[in-house]
Amino acid sequence: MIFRWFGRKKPEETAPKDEAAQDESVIQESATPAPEPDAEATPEPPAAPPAPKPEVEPVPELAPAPPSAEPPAPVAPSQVTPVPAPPPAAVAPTAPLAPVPVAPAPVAVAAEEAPPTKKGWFAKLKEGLSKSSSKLTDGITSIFTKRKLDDDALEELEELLITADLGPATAAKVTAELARTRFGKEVSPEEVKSTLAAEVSKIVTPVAKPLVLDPALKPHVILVVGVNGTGKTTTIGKLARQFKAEGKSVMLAAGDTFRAAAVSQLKIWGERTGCPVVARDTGADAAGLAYDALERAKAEKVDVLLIDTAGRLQNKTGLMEELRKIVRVIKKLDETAPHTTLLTLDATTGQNAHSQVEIFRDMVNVNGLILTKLDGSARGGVLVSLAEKFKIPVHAIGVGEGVYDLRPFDADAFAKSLMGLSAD
Ligand SMILES: Nc1nc2c(ncn2[C@@H]2O[C@H](COP(=O)(O)OP(=O)(O)OP(=O)(O)O)[C@@H](O)[C@H]2O)c(=O)[nH]1
Repeated sequence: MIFRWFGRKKPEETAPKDEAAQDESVIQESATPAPEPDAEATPEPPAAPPAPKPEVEPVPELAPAPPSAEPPAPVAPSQVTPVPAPPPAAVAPTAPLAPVPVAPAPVAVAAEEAPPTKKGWFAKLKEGLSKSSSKLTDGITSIFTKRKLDDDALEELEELLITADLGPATAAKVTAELARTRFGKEVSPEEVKSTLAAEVSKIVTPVAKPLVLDPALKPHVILVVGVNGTGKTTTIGKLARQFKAEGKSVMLAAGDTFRAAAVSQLKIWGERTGCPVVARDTGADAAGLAYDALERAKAEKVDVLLIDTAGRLQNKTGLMEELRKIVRVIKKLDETAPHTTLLTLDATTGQNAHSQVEIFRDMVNVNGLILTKLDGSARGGVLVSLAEKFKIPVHAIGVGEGVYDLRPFDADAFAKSLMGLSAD
């Protein structure tokens, strides 16, 4: 719905208050999670999950990177993890992948590639968002070429922003800000783009928070949830690489016990990243698997445990029960776990991502988002409306299928890329 400019509220009236009260880091937020509402109401699961023990795929540690004459690659200012990316040899990018001893299900695992430099990263982000940005910039150019910023122009701009998935509230807010400073003046498309980029950056900056591990936790438990196909397993693989590159010990748990392909895909990521994978046969109890994985991770003093889960929204009640049971059962071993509950959202689904946040937030205490498939999505603007509406930290964005294609969410770079602007 489009609001006439004169009928709109001022931006300060429509804008929600800043998230000043938000904690500094995700870890602080997740260290004292709100009690899970249904935990009491639901009968307790058995104290310990049943035998048999899950198989653990032991994977040899990564070979140390050979000495290289190359200087380390420059990295983005804020990382998903603060340690610079390793040289490519750390994950043996040039060597052929080790043979996979598990069911050869057709899984999408892209070839290794070199870690991007900061410049390469920005270019990749801009290119990835080009479908989203060209929709916006073409529209802006056609609205604002040799034209004053009048009420009609504002209305057209607002409509354009809504169709670019920024959502009605965000669209109203950013056009109102543009009107506040430029109303009645002739504005160039470039001015409009840079004003919008600044506004978008202001909206998304409060949620741009790197995922920081708490070193005191052994392990820091990360539960990864999301609808099937949104990129949970791939994101786990990418995160595992980053944590390993920091020298952390990582264990993976194949909690999507429903699909054999999901288990084998995680095993492949375990092979690639040198992380043991705790897995059971298809159809096994996911909560039991998660319990065993945490027990092992604790015994082995592993730094990070990443738990994959199923995402069958078509059976919402079953999924809700399964996810809540996983949370209840792992709390028996560590009442503060999971320390991070990450929701993966596929950016190509646009506004659908909003209902997914609502659904998963109701099921589990989601306290971090990862937007995947921002490369090639014409709907990247949805990140802005998600930030405005839910204020859940966006830890990282996925811009490809490769192991390096997960990057910290940089608000300014994203806002500029979305408006088709250059880095500076
Ligand atoms: N282009 C692109 N593809 C991605 C990205 N992240 C994941 N994918 C691809 O999306 C597809 C689904 O990813 P998965 O990791 O299998 O998603 P999932 O949520 O685990 O799905 P299930 O295994 O079905 O539960 C795969 O082909 C991935 O390679 C991304 O950032 N960009």
